[in-house]
Amino acid sequence: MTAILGAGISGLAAGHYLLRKTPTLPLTIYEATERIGGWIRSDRCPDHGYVFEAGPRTIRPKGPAAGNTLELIEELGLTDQVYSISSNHTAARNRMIYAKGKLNLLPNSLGGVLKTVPPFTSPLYFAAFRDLLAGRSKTPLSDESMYSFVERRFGKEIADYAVSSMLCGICAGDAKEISVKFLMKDLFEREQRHGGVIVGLLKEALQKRKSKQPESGKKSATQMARLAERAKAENWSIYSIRGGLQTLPETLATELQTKGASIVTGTKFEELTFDRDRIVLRVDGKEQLLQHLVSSIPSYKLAKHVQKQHPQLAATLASIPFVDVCVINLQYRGGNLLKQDGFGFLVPPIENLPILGVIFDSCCFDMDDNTVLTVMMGGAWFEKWFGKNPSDEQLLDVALKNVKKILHIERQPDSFKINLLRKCIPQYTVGHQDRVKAIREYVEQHRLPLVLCGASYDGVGVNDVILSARKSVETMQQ
Ligand SMILES: Cc1cc2nc3c(=O)[nH]c(=O)nc-3n(C[C@H](O)[C@H](O)[C@H](O)COP(=O)(O)OP(=O)(O)OC[C@H]3O[C@@H](n4cnc5c(N)ncnc54)[C@H](O)[C@@H]3O)c2cc1C
Ligand SMILES: C=Cc1c2[nH]c(c1C)Cc1[nH]c(c(CCC(=O)O)c1C)Cc1[nH]c(c(C)c1CCC(=O)O)Cc1[nH]c(c(C)c1C=C)C2
Repeated sequence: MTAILGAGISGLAAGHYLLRKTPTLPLTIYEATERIGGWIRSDRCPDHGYVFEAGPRTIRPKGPAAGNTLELIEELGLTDQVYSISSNHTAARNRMIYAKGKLNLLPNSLGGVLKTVPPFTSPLYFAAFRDLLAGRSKTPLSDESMYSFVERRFGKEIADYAVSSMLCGICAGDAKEISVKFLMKDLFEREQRHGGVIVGLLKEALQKRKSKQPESGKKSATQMARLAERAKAENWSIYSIRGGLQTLPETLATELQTKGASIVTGTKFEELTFDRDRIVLRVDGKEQLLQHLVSSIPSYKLAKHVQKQHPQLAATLASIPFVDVCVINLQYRGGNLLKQDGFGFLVPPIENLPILGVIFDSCCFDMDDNTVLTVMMGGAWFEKWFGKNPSDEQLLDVALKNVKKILHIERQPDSFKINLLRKCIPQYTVGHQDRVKAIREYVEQHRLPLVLCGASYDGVGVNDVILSARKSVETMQQ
C-alpha cells in the first residue's frame, strides 16, 4: 500500500499523479484535521453569500509551474469554473505600497520606470546603472539575504520599498532573512558568474543570439495544456475558481475517491517506523504496512514523526522556520468605499506598521454593491506586534484602525471573519536550498521509502506545491 500524509492541495495532487501513473494502486490519504484543503479555505458567508478566502485567492498563470496547474484544472474538468483577470484589468495594473504617509502606485509600464515615482527618489532605471557600477562582490558567495543582494546591486530604496514589500506579499517574511534564491536565484547566479546582473543579462543574450539557442524552460504550443494556451492568448494576469479556490482540493478529493483511493480525516497518527524497505504506520490504533509514503505535511510536523529513528533528519526538517499570519476579511454594504481601485497594497517593513497589506477583493471579483477587503497581519513580525496569544478583539481593532488610517474607511464592517493561521508559511531563509538538499540526500542515502512534497521545500505558491507533488511522484519507483 502507498499512503500520503496530509490532504492539503499538494497531498491531494500527489494522489492525482500517483493514480494517473498506476490506476490500480491501493492508496490512502491521512489528514489530521476534519477538513481537506489545508491552507486553501473558502468560506461562503451566510450573511451575504460572498466567499471569504482565508488563504490564497488567486493563482499565477505564467511560467512552467503555472502551466502544470492549468493542465490539472483541465484534467479535473474545472475549465468552465475558472475566473480570470486579464493584464489590463485595474486589479492587475494597480498594485500599491503604503509608504511615507500615502498609497503609492507601483509602475506597471516602461514609462513608469523612466520617471521618478514616489516613494522612490530617482527613476527606477537608475537601479540598472547602480548595478553596472557596483562591480563584483568582494568574495564569492553561495547565498545571502534578498535584502543584502538587492541593496548591494540596486540600492537601499529598492531593497526597502520594492523588494521588502514584495516579500511580505508572498511569504510574509523579512527580506533581511529570506534567501536571495527564493525569488532571485537567476539574478544572483548571473552576478556571481559575470560580476553584475545587467552585464550577465547582456552577455547571456549575446551568447544566445550567437548560438541561436531556443529559450529553455518554454514549452512549445503543442506541449502546452489548452487552458495554458488560452491564458496566454487572453493575457491573464491572475485567476481564481468560481465558488472559491477550495473547489480545487474538493474536486481533487472527489476524483480520488471515485478512483478508489480512501481519504481518512481526523486521523490520530501514533507512530511512523522505518523497517528496512517498508514503513509501519500506526494510526488510530491499527498498523499499516507501507511500500511508499508521500509526506505533504509541513516539515516541522514530519520532524516529530521521524525524530526517534532519524534524529539528524528530524533536526534539519525542524530547522525550516514558519510564521503566523492573521487574515481578516471585511465586508461593507453600499457601494465602493475605495478611492483607488486595484489589487491592494503592501506595507514595507520600514514603515513599522502592524499590518502586512490589504487585498481589495471587491476590485478583483464581482461583489455587486459591496466593498470587500482582506487585511493580512503578522508574518515575521507577528510576536513583535501581537505577542503570543492576541484576542480576536485586539486583532480586529488593529485591522480596523489601519483600514481607517490608510483607506479612510471609518465605518464598522457589516460582516467580518478573523482567521489566525498559525505556522502557515515556511520561510526560505539563507541556506534553505542546502537544507533541502541535505534532507533529500539523507532520505536517499538511508534508502527511506519516503518522498517529500508541499510548501516546505521548493516554493510556497499553489503552483509550486502542485508541481512539487508531481515531481515527487515521478521519482517514486513502484
Ligand atoms: C494567508 C495565505 C495566503 C496565500 N496566498 C496565496 C496566493 O495568493 N497564491 C498562491 O499561489 N499561494 C498562496 N498561498 C500559499 C498556498 O496557499 C500554500 O502554500 C499551499 O496551500 C500549501 O499547500 P500544502 O498542501 O503544501 O500544505 P498545507 O495546506 O499546509 O496542507 C498540509 C495538510 O497536512 C495536514 N497535516 C498536518 N500534519 C499532519 C499529520 N501529522 N498527519 C496528517 N495530516 C497532517 C494539514 O492539516 C493540512 O491539511 C497563501 C498561503 C497563506 C497562508
Ligand atoms: C500580505 C500578505 C500576503 C499576501 N499574499 C500572500 C501573503 C503572505 C501570499 C502569496 N501571494 C502570492 C503568492 C504566490 C506566489 C507565486 O509564486 O505564485 C503567495 C504565496 C501572489 C502575490 N501577491 C502579491 C504578489 C506581488 C505576488 C507574487 C505573484 C504575482 O505577481 O501575482 C501582492 C500582494 N499579496 C498580498 C497583498 C496585500 C498584495 C498587494 C498588492 C497579500
